[in-house]
Amino acid sequence: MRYDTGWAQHEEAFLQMNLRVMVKRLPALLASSFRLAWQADRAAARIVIAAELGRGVAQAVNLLAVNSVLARLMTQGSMEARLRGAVPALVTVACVMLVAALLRAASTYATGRLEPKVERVATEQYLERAAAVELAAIEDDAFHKLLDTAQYGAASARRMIAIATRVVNATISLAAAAGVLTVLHPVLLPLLVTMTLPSAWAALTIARRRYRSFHAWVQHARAGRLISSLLTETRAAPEIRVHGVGPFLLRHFRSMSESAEAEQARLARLAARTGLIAASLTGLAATATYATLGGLLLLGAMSLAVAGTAVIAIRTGSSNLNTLVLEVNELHENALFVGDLERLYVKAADWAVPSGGSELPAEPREIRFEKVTFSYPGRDARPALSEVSLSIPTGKIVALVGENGSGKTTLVKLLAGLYSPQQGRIWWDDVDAADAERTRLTERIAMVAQDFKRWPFTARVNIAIGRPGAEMSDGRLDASVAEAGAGDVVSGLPRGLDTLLARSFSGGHELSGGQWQRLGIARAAYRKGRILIVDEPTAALDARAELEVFEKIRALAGSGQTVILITHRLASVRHADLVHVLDAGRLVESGTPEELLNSGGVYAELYALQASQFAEGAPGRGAPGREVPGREAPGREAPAKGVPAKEMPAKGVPAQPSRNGHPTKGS
Ligand SMILES: Nc1ncnc2c1ncn2[C@@H]1O[C@H](COP(=O)(O)OP(=O)(O)OP(=O)(O)O)[C@@H](O)[C@H]1O
Repeated sequence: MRYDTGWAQHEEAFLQMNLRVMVKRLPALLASSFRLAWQADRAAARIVIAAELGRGVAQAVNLLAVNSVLARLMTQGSMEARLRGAVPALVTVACVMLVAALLRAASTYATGRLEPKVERVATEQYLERAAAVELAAIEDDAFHKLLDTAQYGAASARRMIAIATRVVNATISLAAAAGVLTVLHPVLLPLLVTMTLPSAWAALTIARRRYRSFHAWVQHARAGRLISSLLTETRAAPEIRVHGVGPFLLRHFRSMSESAEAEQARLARLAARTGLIAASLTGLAATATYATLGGLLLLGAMSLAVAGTAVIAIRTGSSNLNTLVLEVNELHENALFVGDLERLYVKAADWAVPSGGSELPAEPREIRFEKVTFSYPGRDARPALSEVSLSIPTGKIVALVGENGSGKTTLVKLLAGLYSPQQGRIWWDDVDAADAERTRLTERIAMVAQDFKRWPFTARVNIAIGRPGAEMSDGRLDASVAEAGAGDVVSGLPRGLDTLLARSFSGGHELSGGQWQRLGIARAAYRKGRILIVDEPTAALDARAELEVFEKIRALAGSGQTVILITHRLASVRHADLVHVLDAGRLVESGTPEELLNSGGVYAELYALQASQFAEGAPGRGAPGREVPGREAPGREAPAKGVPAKEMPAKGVPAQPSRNGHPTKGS
């Protein structure tokens, strides 16, 4: 299993970066942090910038004031006179320090205020984009990978704010120290740089080693986390206990952790060595610096006061330069992830569900597929639908039938606007669905998908989420529960509709598959789309519940709703007005159930197959395949236990498809 943190892409980008490139890219990175901060909270962004600029100026003034204090103290005269002379400069130092402390407090406050807002803004933008793209984008592996990596972008954007602040501060402080040093003596500036180079080298070396290791160990870390989550996951819990998988997983966890620890120890050893080398070099550079200062003093090229100020300036300057290198380094790391976020924005715009378009007819008479071909993305994918032409008359029950993988679900997803056909058209009367406004199209559709979402919310929300934009209405909720036959499910819940349906939360409750399915149908009923798509609505229902659900579905069609039904239970299909049979992505038969039964094609074959299963399984029946005397058709035999006779399909003599007591065509 791959773990896409995005490090795989970033590692090289980071490792190829040297100090010069980093410095060159710095203004762009600072600008991007500033843009985010500006978007999130302008006032706070202004405070941070003003405070950091002020702190830099304060540092320069402070150094000059210190220089003045030292100069006063080291002049000729009595100590009292010298001290008195130094008082104004000392007062300046104190005032500047006070101002700097206030500015620092202001910057800390504003940065703290900005950080969560920046993360929220970036996360919202990420989620908004992710929710607004086509389903095909979510299923596209490259886009999904970008979604995975970009999710780190928001946290990185947050971190970049504080880092950018420190970079700005260190740059200004460094400029102040460098300026003062240059004024004091031109030779001091190169000395400052020399003193800082070893630790800058060490910081970069250690960081690169860390990333190389991260890249090499990323799958390992992912697998370790996966194992620990498996041990606590609800769905794995029964098997862990019954099959005794716990110790096995724990053993793996330990051995994986131990090898990760060994890698950490290796990195720590190398970091210690690099740090020691850097410290030695810094020591040498410091010795050279102080020797130079001593030489300048001996030669009389520099006064003692200036040398004292120089020492202070070199110390603050080198600490600023060190901070700068480390922070710029970190800024770049985080910028890689923010870059992903920005790439996601661009890609998401390409994949966005289009807005605008023509109106669909208010009451279309039919939806027509005309030579529709659709393939899922992928190199070797054969078309899931090939040149399918069929009609879906509105206000009727239309069943889609076919073996697994024949394209039924794909067809309804195309109808619902989740995918667009690569060839052919889907007509709503004379309007091409491709030109229609998407939201107008989806507004008409209610869908109980095979894998409909079991939202970890209350039962009430699980139903009302069918129309999340509308005010929640109790009357509509009750009606939907009744329509779906979910009354018993709801009344069996400890807190009725207000029961939380998420076992892993306190007070949470879990439903059985069949109970969930009824809530799913209630959700679709709550939505009240003119076209109801039900994909295997009864897969998890018992025989009695199944009958009930089909009764409800028939009633919906009676009220003018179009019902598109996908089911493998052909006994239920006999109530449909029209059946389309798909095979390997092609439409092979269409007609009323009885026409199809009489035609002796794929439908009749599947039907007979199912009917014979009932007959074979029923007590007192003959062995499979054996003729039972007097049996005209399997479906006409006494039903298997729990299946009412009227629901048994009969080969050759189709049951009377009728809705609401009215015979339908073909009956
Ligand atoms: N999201 C997807 N990405 C790629 N291929 C898919 C996807 N969904 C379905 N397919 C492929 O498309 C073909 C048709 O699948 P579809 O789900 O439409 O069949 P179905 O008739 O609804 O099957 P079932 O009765 O098992 O639900 C299958 O070959 C399947 O592997």
